[in-house]
Amino acid sequence: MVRKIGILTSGGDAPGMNAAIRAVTRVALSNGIEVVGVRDGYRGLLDENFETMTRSSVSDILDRGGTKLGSARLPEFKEDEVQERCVATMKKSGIDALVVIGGDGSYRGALALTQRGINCIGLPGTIDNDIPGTDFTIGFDTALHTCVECVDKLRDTSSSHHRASVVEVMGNHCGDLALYTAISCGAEMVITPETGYDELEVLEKLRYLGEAVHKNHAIIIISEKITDVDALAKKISQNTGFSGRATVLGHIQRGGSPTPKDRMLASMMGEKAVDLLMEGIGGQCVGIIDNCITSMPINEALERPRQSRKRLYRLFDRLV
Ligand SMILES: Nc1ncnc2c1ncn2[C@@H]1O[C@H](COP(=O)(O)OP(=O)(O)OP(=O)(O)O)[C@@H](O)[C@H]1O
Ligand SMILES: O=P(O)(O)OC[C@H]1O[C@](O)(CO)[C@@H](O)[C@@H]1O
Ligand SMILES: [Mg+2]
Repeated sequence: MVRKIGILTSGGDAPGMNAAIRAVTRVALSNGIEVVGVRDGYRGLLDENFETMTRSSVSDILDRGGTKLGSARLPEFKEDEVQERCVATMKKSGIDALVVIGGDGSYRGALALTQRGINCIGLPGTIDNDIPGTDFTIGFDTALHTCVECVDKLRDTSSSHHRASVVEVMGNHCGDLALYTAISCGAEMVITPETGYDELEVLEKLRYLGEAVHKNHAIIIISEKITDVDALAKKISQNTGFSGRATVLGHIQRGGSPTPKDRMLASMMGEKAVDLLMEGIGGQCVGIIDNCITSMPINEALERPRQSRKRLYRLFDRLV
């Protein structure tokens, strides 16, 4: 029987992590289970940086971005010896199960701890939407809203100045944030790891848009880690009729009050995590698939191919 649950947030923060912390805490407490907040991801396990969570310690955080518990990356957590030390600190404090809110890397850590005898449940917290085993991650919807708001503003000024705006969005190696932003904002081009990138093709398309379609401006949404967007903007100015400007949205995408959709998702997933631990289940991750809250083994989720976005790319092409 689970008596004390630890909870931590790990990897890049995401809006809605606080809502998940609140849900796990309150659902567990209402079932007579103690909750311990672990500060700064796996580092807090190593340093025994724990705080007892009460109902009031999660008051007033539902609408806050970031994570109350702090997040970190701890590369040495991959080492056996470090994991063993973490298990020891948890045992010493009576923590017999753990909820890990984070991305795929954090999931691997949760799986490793489960294999060492501490039941862990992973919740998908990242703006990247790059975690298999769920249609949507906590934070993606809020980041999308931020991107859309920014690109709508860029369109105003781009159209006044006959400019082509190259907008770099996050996503790690996943194109979802770029694709959803591009469709939502009516962008002229989208470049992601899935579409591939050919600079000459981009310049050619812009010349066509300017000369044949008589477009006054163009918005190009591009995923991070594909090319130097400042250099691309310069090439656009030199080789097309548009003046190119680059905007990197950067970490602004990770902040802000979570949307109601993310708050709901986080609350439902937090509840599911506690339910699973109460059933004595560990090594699983929670997801939302076809609008239902589900769970599956972490190793199965990590091996699953990501859902194809072919239909959405086709939609984008049809809408341009
Ligand atoms: N293979 C692994 N085994 C054990 N722990 C891991 C492993 N990979 C990552 N971790 C732990 O999880 C932490 C977070 O991983 P990572 O930096 O990949 O972010 P993430 O959880 O994928 O989130 P995001 O990509 O959204 O920022 C790492 O710093 C490390 O402590
Ligand atoms: O906060 P950092 O370490 O700069 O990490 C940035 C990365 O984290 C994410 O925001 C979330 O995984 C990615 O989109 C981005 O590549
Ligand atoms: Mg990751």
